[in-house]
Amino acid sequence: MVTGLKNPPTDHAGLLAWVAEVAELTTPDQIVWCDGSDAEWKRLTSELVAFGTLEPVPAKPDSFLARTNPNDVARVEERTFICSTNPEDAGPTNNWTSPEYMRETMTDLYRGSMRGRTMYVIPFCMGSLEAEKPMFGVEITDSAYVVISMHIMARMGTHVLEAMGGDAEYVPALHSVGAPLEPGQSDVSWPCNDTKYISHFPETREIWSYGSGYGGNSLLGKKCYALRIGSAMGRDEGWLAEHMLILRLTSPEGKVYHITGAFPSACGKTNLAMLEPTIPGWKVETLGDDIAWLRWGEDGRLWASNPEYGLFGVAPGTDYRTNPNAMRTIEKGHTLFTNVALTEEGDVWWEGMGEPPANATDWKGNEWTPDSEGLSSHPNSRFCTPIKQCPILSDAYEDPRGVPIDAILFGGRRATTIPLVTQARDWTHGVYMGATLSSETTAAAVGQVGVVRRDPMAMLPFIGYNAGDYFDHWIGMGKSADDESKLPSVFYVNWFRRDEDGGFLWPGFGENSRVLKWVVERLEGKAEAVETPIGFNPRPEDIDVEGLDMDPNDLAASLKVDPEEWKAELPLVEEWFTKIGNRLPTQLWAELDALKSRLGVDEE
Ligand SMILES: Nc1nc2c(ncn2[C@@H]2O[C@H](COP(=O)(O)OP(=O)(O)OP(=O)(O)O)[C@@H](O)[C@H]2O)c(=O)[nH]1
Ligand SMILES: O=C([O-])CC(=O)C(=O)O
Ligand SMILES: [Mn+2]
Repeated sequence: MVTGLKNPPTDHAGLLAWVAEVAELTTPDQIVWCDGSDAEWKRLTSELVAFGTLEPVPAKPDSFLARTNPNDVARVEERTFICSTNPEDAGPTNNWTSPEYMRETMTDLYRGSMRGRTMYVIPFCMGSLEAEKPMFGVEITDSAYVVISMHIMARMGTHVLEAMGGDAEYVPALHSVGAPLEPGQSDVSWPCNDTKYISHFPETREIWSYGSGYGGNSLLGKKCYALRIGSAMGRDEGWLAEHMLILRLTSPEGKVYHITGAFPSACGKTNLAMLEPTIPGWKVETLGDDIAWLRWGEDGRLWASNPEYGLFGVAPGTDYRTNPNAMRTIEKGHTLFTNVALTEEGDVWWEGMGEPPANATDWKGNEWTPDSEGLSSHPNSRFCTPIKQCPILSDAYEDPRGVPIDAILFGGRRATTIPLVTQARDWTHGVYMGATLSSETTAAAVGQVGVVRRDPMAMLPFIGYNAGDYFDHWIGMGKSADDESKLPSVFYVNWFRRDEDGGFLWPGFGENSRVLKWVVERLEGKAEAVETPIGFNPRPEDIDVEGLDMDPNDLAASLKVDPEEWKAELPLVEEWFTKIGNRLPTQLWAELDALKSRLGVDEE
């Protein structure tokens, strides 16, 4: 028997049986039950430094840099599967295989896949341990990098295992980098496999991941549990698992609002969540930057909580001018950087962080100077840092109930068509906005960058079931509200509209507070808007631009509702709805028809 099976730190029979079963299949050298302690962090980071997987970042306390295999740098959507019994239940937006086929295929891959390695067992909890029903998970992994990342990203360790007791339900999440070692074989600094599978079994609430050590592919509490499995749980139990930031906004009069925002990967969630307002008297506090669970509160309102414990933020573009609070968060240390550059002074650097260093080591480990041809950092390079270090973290962060939501923002990265901000007419229209959300692809997933695709509710890669059913669940959430006036108001934003020269029309970042101001003043009935074919839109004079040095033509262009551009969008929406097929709620076709008639497009 491998060490670690004897005298385990739990008497949870189901968990013990699963751990034994996985050990027998994957044949690791030893099993380590992760306790989440500082000593464990020190031991594993030291081992990884000695081994060459991590390099210390001396300029920041207790911080490290990892360089991945250049073929393992982002989520692999093509290799992500939803394995429901009926393919219809995975729907047209997911890759599908039958659960039997996937279990057989992956069992073959897992056989002996941890040979020569340590198998870590990570008990974790997404969201508060004080929740009515704590959302437990256990990740088994053969990657120590995953263990230390989970130290940051989730509540994990002995206290979670104790809270699970002998019989708590949990989501089993199995991960192997797929790189077994033969006796005497030397290891590489970033083991992974060309064959990759990120598989989900929504019916049995299981996750099986193989071949990648990166981000959302391997930190299985995040996208796999909190979004894909979570969304299927939410459908069954009457809540929503969403790809959303959560922030608290306080007006100069001291009124408090909570806003969530769903923007696709690398489209500004972390930045908006940590925003430093440029307008006087307004204050933003952070609650979450990537994932929100939305549940009904006792008051009949929708409440949002952040199930994560850390931030896994896009590094490029982050600096003191764009996101000072992210910089202050990582300055405190205890941060893992992946695929960024290391300067001669022993600090991290990436594109967009002020002046480039004269000399650095790039993300591939090569010498780099500002004259070098390639980028110093991978476009999807990341910082992984404890959310508790965020200087503007809201004191409601630990509250298991979360916060009541006043407004939901949907947003994408669109060079044309989509105005800076639009308010939906009502909940169903808001669901239509979310369901037809579109965005240019980014480096957060493997594949071509800059291609416009539909990304409904910013959840295209994360809906764990049929997208038509998911839209229906959203509409149903509105119907189940005891009073429509208690529902959040929905807005559609676009920070990324461009002028003819390709420059952004809107300055973005801290200036987005001006848009948030209009949003809450709409809720208060104070701000003006005009009704347009696409919803309620501000005129230039409705946006507070005091102190903003901006060409009025650019402001007008960023807000413009151009009927011709919107008419060009209609066939794309029709194609999208047709792709979703017969499970698309009829209300959304009706919304499209209503939009057509408001645009003066004749029905044939
Ligand atoms: N022009 C412009 N760029 C922005 C704005 N907000 C964020 N960005 C840039 O967009 C990129 C992604 O921003 P993030 O805030 O990390 O995006 P995210 O949605 O949290 O991304 P994920 O972590 O992948 O889900 C970064 O390079 C930012 O600098 C904005 O308001 N305007
Ligand atoms: O999951 C990841 O690897 C990174 C992330 O937050 C996203 O892509 O939205
Ligand atoms: Mn983010």
